[in-house]
Amino acid sequence: MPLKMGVATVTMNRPPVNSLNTEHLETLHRTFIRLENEKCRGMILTSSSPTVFSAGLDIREMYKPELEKARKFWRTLQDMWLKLYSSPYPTVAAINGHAPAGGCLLSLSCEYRVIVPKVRMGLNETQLGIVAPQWFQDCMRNAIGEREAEKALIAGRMFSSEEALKVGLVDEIAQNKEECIQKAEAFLASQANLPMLARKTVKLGFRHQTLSRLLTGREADTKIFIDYIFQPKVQKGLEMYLQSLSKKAA
Ligand SMILES: CC/C=C\CC/C=C/CC(=O)SCCNC(=O)CCNC(=O)[C@H](O)C(C)(C)COP(=O)(O)OP(=O)(O)OC[C@H]1O[C@@H](n2cnc3c(N)ncnc32)[C@H](O)[C@@H]1OP(=O)(O)O
Repeated sequence: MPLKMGVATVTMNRPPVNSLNTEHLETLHRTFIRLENEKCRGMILTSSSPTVFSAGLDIREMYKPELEKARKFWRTLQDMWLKLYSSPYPTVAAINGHAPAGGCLLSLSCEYRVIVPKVRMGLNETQLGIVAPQWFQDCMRNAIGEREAEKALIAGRMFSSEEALKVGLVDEIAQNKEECIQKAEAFLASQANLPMLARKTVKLGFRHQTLSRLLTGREADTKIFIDYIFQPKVQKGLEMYLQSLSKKAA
């Protein structure tokens, strides 16, 4: 995590696809706490993979899990998201590869999104037979508005880079990762002279309702997750999905 002029680039590096398991989520959470403590002036979130930003939640954490491990996994996800979504410093996602589901959530939690061409992003949970939690849905709604979010979430739609730009899911398209980072830096530079306290207060004002909804309902949200994934038909669906992913690799 190099800090250049107070700006940090956080590069996710969990091969092959930056899927989010408990350990990776803890690392991200600790990183966001550290950036806040160090009075970071801005953060770019990106990935070391040439093709994937993040494949979202690690499905193996949800497939035949132990109850306590599944609870811990979900609480860690909540902790990480609460820190990122409420960060006092400006945040940009440099989406240099595919960003399904939890990968899309990470980018939606930043303030500004730049994407490379020919990748896909979206909250595709419905297609997997799972449900994007309310706070995932809120993030999508906050980015693209009620109507488009409802359509996208019901269908579990994955957007191409061009479609994402058209609907407002991302702010810019860059030709490659290098340009993606340049555009992310340009956004952060455009924020640098704004008074930090005023900027942060307005940001949190806009995000307050979405944050409160989870903060006041964390236990209920965890219960919904646990009750849902422990259903035999959901487990069967996850098993089939995992098989289809590894068949593809074979
Ligand atoms: C009520 C609430 C209840 C539940 C809420 C739960 C919320 C969940 C949100 C989520 O984030 S669910 C995760 C959704 N993610 C996906 O659907 C993405 C699946 N992956 C892909 O589409 C592709 O892997 C990719 C486009 C990201 C990359 O494609 P490619 O570069 O061709 O890689 P491979 O598909 O060959 O995958 C390589 C390797 O990685 C494994 N893998 C991929 N994604 C995941 C994942 N999300 N979790 C765990 N493992 C994953 C894949 O199986 C391959 O493994 P091998 O061992 O076969 O090499």
